[in-house]
Amino acid sequence: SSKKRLPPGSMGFPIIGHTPTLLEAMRANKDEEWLNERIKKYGPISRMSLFGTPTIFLSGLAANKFMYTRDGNTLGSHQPTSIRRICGEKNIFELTGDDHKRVREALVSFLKPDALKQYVGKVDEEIQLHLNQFWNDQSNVVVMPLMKTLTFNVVCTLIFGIEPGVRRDILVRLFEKVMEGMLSLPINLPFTRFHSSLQASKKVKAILIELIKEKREALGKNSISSHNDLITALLSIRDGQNQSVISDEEIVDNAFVIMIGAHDTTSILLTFLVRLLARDPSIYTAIAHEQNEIAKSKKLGEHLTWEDLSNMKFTWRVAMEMLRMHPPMTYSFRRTLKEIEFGGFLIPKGWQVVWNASMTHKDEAIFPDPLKFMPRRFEQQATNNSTNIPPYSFVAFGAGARRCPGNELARIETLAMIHYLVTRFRWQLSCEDDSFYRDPMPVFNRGLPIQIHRKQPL
Ligand code: HEM
Repeated sequence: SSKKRLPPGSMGFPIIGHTPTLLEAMRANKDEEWLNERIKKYGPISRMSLFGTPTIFLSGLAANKFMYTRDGNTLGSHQPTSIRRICGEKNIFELTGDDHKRVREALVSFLKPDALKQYVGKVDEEIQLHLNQFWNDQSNVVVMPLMKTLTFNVVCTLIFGIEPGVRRDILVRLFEKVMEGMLSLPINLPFTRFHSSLQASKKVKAILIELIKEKREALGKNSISSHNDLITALLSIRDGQNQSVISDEEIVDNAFVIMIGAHDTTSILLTFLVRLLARDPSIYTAIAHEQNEIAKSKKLGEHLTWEDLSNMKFTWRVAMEMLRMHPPMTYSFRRTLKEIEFGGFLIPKGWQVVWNASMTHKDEAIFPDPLKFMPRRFEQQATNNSTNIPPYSFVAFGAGARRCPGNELARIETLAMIHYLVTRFRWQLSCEDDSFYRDPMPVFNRGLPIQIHRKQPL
């Protein structure tokens, strides 16, 4: 390895390295510019110091492909310490090798399209409850917090099997506390954000342990089905010797991490879509046309079905293009478990590797006129499942062995919510400031307030 070179770059100031400047750029929504400056100076592979760790930053299609196709023995998963401590050591983002495969297979058995088909009605019901409670009698709403409430409730129903009521209300409040310290300095002293987050996460986990006990008993008495929710599904998976495949600790940590991963991401996509439909009447009209045709084919009170969602092709193309322009998750972190080589440079063992995968979404060579919103880029993919987009370049859901297993659930929630919004309401932005920053996921500065108007029923 003495012949190989470290990538160019600098490690910045001791300990803090490049952390404050990158975080500041994110908060000003200028991190892509900051990274592009770096690429101009050092090329697509450079070294820096982030979150107190020596880091290699990679960029471009070749880097995406390289990172997403490495095996679990070369690259381990790696999250900032605060996230790892709050979510727990057994959450899927922390697992590698066979453990990762086993837990992922269990989650996918519940989240794959064939299994999710039967839950479209449940998601539909949750959306109708939400609209009755928060939208129907209002003339002004703030979109982002409402979308978070909706996606939280959907996940409560599907993942935890917790009906609306006191327990769900307690969980909402606890999760709000958990989120506050997710990306914080991991200093566990009273009055730190990290401390109160950690305390809240302990309370959530105690509720989950109680829930597992109740569900195990109910499964034993056959008073609940193994398909009731993700927890009952995981409890019911057995190996050849009739032993549980997933431990209780793994169920708790993964139910917890899915709750976080699932509700923040989809709520961001929905908020961007509401903003787009307020700004662009032609897209609103085209989506409303597609959704009205589906609404007309339904009987009064009939839920949407999997087939209805498959007919929402234009709406999904718009959502995909939105994910290209504003992916909720852009940064991925891994740690090298061995010394590796990429692009002629050495990446030492134990270093952090970070890449902003979605910078390829703005690469002109892959997506011509990248700053223009053009849903037809995804036309071919939506009609015959093939694509003219090169592999590893559209990575809103990641790629490879860690590709997002929740993408189908995100699709169901997004399409069903947009269906009910455009068939029932028109809306306009009620504040000039519709900007957002990254923390590291997009956060709308004013939460996106809108004025809404009820439409006449079809
Ligand atoms: C629009 C919505 C969503 C987006 C944009 C999104 C994005 C992503 C991305 C980019 C990754 C890969 C991260 C990496 O490689 O470092 C990922 C992983 C993951 N996502 Fe999602 N996600 C969404 C919704 C969901 C939902 C609804 C669920 C659960 C029901 C979910 C559960 C997960 C899990 C468990 C992983 C880890 C997979 C593994 O490590 O094997 N996500 N997601």
